Amino acid sequence: MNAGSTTKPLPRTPELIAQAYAAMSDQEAERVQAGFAAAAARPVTLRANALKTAPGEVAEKLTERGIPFERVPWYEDAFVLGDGVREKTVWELELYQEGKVYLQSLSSMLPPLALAARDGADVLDMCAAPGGKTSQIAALTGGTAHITACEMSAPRAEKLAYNLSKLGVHGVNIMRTDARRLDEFFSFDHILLDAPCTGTGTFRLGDDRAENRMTGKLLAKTARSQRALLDRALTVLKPGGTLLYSTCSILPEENGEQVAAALRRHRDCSIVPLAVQQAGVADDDAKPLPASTRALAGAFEDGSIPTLKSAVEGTVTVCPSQRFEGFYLALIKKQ
Ligand SMILES: C[S@@+](CC[C@H](N)C(=O)[O-])C[C@H]1O[C@@H](n2cnc3c(N)ncnc32)[C@H](O)[C@@H]1O
Repeated sequence: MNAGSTTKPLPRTPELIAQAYAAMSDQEAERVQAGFAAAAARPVTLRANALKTAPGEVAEKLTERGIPFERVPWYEDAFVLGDGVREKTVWELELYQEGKVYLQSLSSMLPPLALAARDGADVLDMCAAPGGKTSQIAALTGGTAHITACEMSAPRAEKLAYNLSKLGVHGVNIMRTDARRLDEFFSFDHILLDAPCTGTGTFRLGDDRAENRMTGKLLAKTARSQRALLDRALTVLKPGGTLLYSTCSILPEENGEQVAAALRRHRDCSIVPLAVQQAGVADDDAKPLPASTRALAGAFEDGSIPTLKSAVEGTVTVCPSQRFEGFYLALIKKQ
């Protein structure tokens, strides 16, 4: 650059983000790039905790405090706060301090909705801390699910316990353990595997530190872990049960490729479509999917939740955008 030039350096692109673009059509790469740019102005979002309040009360209290918000058509408990409202404003609310709301990104509200655990079911959350999705599963089942929540990291397991208690989620069996080594003696009706990943879906243009985090070395490590976690999950899933696999990544290596390989290793398992028109029907046995899963299918189809092409049909890759982090969801059923 010439001395005295005012040209700003271009934002750097982490190796894995460049790798993601290379795997897409030009049109999709442009949408993703625009999403990463818009992410800088992503609004703060929260979930009304149905175990302690109703969305009506949250709407009323936010209005009283002069905090603007919008709702979304696919989930009555989700609130999108107005431009310029920061997390700090939420921390100061009684609603927050009393555990009536939980700060949670819109994308991370999707896996429990797609899993749609039955009331009273045995549910395993394999990678649970800090507990946003564990508590959402509890709320969606009215506190009736028997939940086991695994977390490998000790400080994160403590945070999980704290959050569950604050949110009024009782009776969860918290296991501070490596879920890859869960005893095969266990069995569950539903499993959420919100896997450790590179986090490429959460990238924001201009975040130069992402370059040090999102590396090929990290991808190799997370992909190994995802494979082992998927194998263990599909082993401890009961026949007839469902597993929701999710990542906050847009890399095929962590998403469709993992799922396709797992289905080749576990021939008794298959995809339940989340994204196609017939998503109202669970598969061969033609059981209707729960309302929350159908609402999501509608939102994927009408574009209110933007998606990218997924290599495995019926699974969903959420396109990064101003509102949504890039995310991946696959619902798998065991025969
Ligand atoms: C993507 S975060 C989970 C976020 C969480 N589901 C939520 O909604 O709040 C992944 C978590 O998995 C934990 N983890 C990673 N590998 C694990 C393993 N093998 N067994 C159990 N937990 C693991 C990490 O420590 C991290 O807390």
